[in-house]
Amino acid sequence: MPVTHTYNEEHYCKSKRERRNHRMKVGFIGTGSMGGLLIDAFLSSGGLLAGDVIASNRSPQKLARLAQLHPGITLAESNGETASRSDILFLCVKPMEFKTLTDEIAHCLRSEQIVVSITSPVQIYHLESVLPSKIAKIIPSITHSVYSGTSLCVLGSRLEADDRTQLLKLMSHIGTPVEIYEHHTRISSDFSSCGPAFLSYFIERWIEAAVEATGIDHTLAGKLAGEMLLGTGKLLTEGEFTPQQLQDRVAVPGGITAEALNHLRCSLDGVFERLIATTHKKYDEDVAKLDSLFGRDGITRRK
Ligand SMILES: NC(=O)C1=CN([C@@H]2O[C@H](COP(=O)(O)OP(=O)(O)OC[C@H]3O[C@@H](n4cnc5c(N)ncnc54)[C@H](OP(=O)(O)O)[C@@H]3O)[C@@H](O)[C@H]2O)C=CC1
Ligand SMILES: O=C(O)[C@@H]1CCC=N1
Repeated sequence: MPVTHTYNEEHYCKSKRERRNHRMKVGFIGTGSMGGLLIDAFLSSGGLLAGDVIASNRSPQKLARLAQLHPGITLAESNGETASRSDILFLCVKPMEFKTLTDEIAHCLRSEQIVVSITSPVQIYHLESVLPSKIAKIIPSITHSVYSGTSLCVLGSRLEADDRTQLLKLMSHIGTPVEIYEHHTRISSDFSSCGPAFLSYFIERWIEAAVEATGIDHTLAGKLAGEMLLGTGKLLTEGEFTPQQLQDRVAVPGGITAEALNHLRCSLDGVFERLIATTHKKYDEDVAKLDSLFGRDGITRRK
C-alpha cells in the first residue's frame, strides 16, 4: 500500500541506529474513559514516562485535563501527528468511530509502527485491510487502574517476535497480559473487562438486599463484600484454588453455605447461558456493522 508521510517526515523517519537509541513513543488517540485510564496507569506504574506519551482527542477539554494531571506529556495538534510520531499507537475510540479515524490517519502511518485497537468487535482483518502498520488488538480492563487484571492480546499477522515481546512487556506494567485467539475475544472480554461491572451488579443487589433485610450499614456491607472479592480473587490466582475447590472448602456438609449454594444453583439456572448469548449477540451485530463500514470486498474473515 502506498504510504504518504505528511508530518515532518524527515524528522521521524530515523536511521536504524537512531531508532535503536531513541525512546519508544506511545500514542493514544481518544483520551476518554479507557484511553485516559491507560495513560494514568502506564505513567503511575512507571511503565512509561510523561515524555514517552503523545495523545490527541476529538474534544480538546479532555486533553487539557490530561495535561494538567500529567505535565510533560505531548498534546498533538491532530490525530495525524499522534499517528506519525508513535512507535506504538493505541486507538481508544468506540467501535463505530474506527472507520472515520482510520480513514483520517492511514496515510500518516508506516509499516514499522504498531497500531493497537482496544475494542473487541474491531477485527484484526478490518485494520490490516486499511492500515500499512503492524496490527494488534489488546482489550484492557478497568482493573488496570490498580495494576491488576488481564489484558487480552491478539497479535496480527505482521507482528514479529520483538514486537510481541515489546507489547507484552508494556502491558505487564499495568496487569497480566494474556494471548488469546481472536475468536475467543468476546468470551474472554466478558470475564476480564465486563466482569468488574457484572460482579459489581451482583454485589450491589446483594448489599441492597442485606440492608433491607437486616439494617446492616450500607458502607460496612460494601467493605465486607469488597474485601471478600479481593481475597477470593487471590485464592483463585495465587492460592491455586479452583472455584469448585473453594466451594468445597467453605461449604461444610449440612452447613449454612451448602444450603445457600443449593438455592443459588436453582435460582441461577440458565442465567450465565443467557448472559453469554447477550454479549455475543451484541458483538456479532457490531462486527457485522464494522464489516459493512470497512467493506467486505477482499476481506477474508478468519475464524
Ligand atoms: N470501559 C471499559 O472498561 C473498557 C472499554 N473498552 C473499549 O474502549 C473503547 C473506548 O471506550 P471508552 O473510553 O469507555 O469511551 P469514551 O467515549 O469515554 O472515549 C472515547 C474517546 O474517543 C474520542 N474520540 C472519538 N472519535 C475520535 C476521533 N476521531 N479522534 C479523536 N478522538 C476521538 C472521544 O472524544 P470526545 O471527547 O469528543 O467524546 C472520547 O474521548 C470502547 O470501544 C470500549 O469498548 C475496552 C475495555 C474496557
Ligand atoms: O469492547 C469491549 O468488549 C469492552 C469490554 C468492556 C467495554 N468494552
